[in-house]
Amino acid sequence: MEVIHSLGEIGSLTEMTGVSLGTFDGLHKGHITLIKTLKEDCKLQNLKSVIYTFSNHPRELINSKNSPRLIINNKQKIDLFYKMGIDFLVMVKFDNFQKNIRAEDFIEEILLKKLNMKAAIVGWDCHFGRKAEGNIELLKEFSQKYDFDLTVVPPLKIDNEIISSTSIRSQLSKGLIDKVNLFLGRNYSITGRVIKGKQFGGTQGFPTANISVDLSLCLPKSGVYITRTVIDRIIYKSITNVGFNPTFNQRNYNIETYIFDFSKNIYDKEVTVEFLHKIRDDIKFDNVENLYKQVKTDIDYAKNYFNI
Ligand SMILES: Cc1cc2nc3c(=O)[nH]c(=O)nc-3n(C[C@H](O)[C@H](O)[C@H](O)COP(=O)(O)O)c2cc1C
Ligand SMILES: Nc1ncnc2c1ncn2[C@@H]1O[C@H](COP(=O)(O)OP(=O)(O)OP(=O)(O)O)[C@@H](O)[C@H]1O
Repeated sequence: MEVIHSLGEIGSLTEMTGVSLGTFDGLHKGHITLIKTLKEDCKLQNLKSVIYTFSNHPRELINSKNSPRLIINNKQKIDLFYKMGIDFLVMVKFDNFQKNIRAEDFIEEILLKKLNMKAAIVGWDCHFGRKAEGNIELLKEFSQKYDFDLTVVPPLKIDNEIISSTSIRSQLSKGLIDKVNLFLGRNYSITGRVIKGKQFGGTQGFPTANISVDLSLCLPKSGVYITRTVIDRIIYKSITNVGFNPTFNQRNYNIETYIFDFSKNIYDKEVTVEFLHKIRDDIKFDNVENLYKQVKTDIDYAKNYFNI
C-alpha cells in the first residue's frame, strides 16, 4: 500500500482507479462493507483501489468547538487500511484548500485528473467539497458526463441502528464496550508504552502495567474491564482499570492492566489492550483495604469469564 500525505506528492496516478472517500474514523463495520465493495469492484474492472481520507477530522477546521475526539489515531488507521489490502491511501490534511474546493472541482481536478478515477464507490450519505455541497446526485450527473462507474452502498445497520463513528464515540463514553465491539467488527483497543506507576499493586499481589495513552483520543468511560493484552504478538488474558483512580484523587486519566500469570518486566514496551467486556464503574473507596478487596473480587470475576 502506498500512503500519500499531500496532493503535491502525486502528479497524477498512471494506474486507473476505483475511489472511496470519507473520514473513516474507527474503520467500523459500515466502512468495512464499503471497502469490501470497493475492492470487489476494482477486481472486476482491473482497477487499483484508492481511499481518499484526512489526517485530521474536518470538523477541526469547520466547527472547532465541536470537533470530535478520534476513535483511532492515524497509525492505527494506516495499519487497518493496509490489512484490508488497499493499493493507495491518500491521507491528506483537511486544510483551507480541502474546505473551500467546489464539489465540481473536487471531482474534476482531484478524483478524475489526479487520481485517474474510473469508478466511485461511496456510502449513501457521501458529501464532499465546499460546504459539503457535493453529493450522490452530483456524482451521478458527472459519472454520465465523464463516463465513470458509480456504486452507492446502502447503510449497514445493527438492530435497526446505522453504524457510524458518531454512535461509536457515544458508546465508548458510556462504557458500552460490547456494543462498540459489535459496531467495529473487532475488539476496541488502545496501544501505548508501559510506564512506571505508583507500584502499590505489586505489593498486593496484582502488579499492573501502566500504559501511556494519547489523551486527545476518544477513550472509554472510567471503570474496570475484562481485556486481552498483546505483547510481542502474544495474547494474554488481563483485567484493566481506566480512569482517575478516585480513591487516590488522581487527576490524570490512567490505564493500567493486570495480566494474569505473567511476571516479565515490560517497562517501555509497546502493548495493545483489547477491551472485551465492562465489569463495573470505578469507585472511590474510603480506604485502600476495601479497594484491594474489590480488586480481588474483580480478578476472580474476570478469571471466571476466561474459565481459568
Ligand atoms: C482491576 C482493578 C480495579 C480497580 N478499581 C479501582 C477503583 O474502583 N477505584 C480506584 O480508585 N482505583 C481502582 N483501581 C486502581 C488502584 O488504585 C491501583 O491499581 C493501585 O493503586 C495500584 O496502582 P499502581 O499500578 O500505580 O501501583 C483498580 C485497579 C485494578 C487493577
Ligand atoms: N453504516 C455504514 N454503512 C455503509 N457505509 C457507511 C456506513 N457508515 C459510513 N459509511 C460510508 O463510509 C464513508 C466514510 O464515512 P464517514 O467517515 O463519514 O463515516 P461515518 O461513520 O458516517 O461518520 P460520522 O458518524 O462522523 O458521520 C462514506 O462514504 C459513508 O457513506
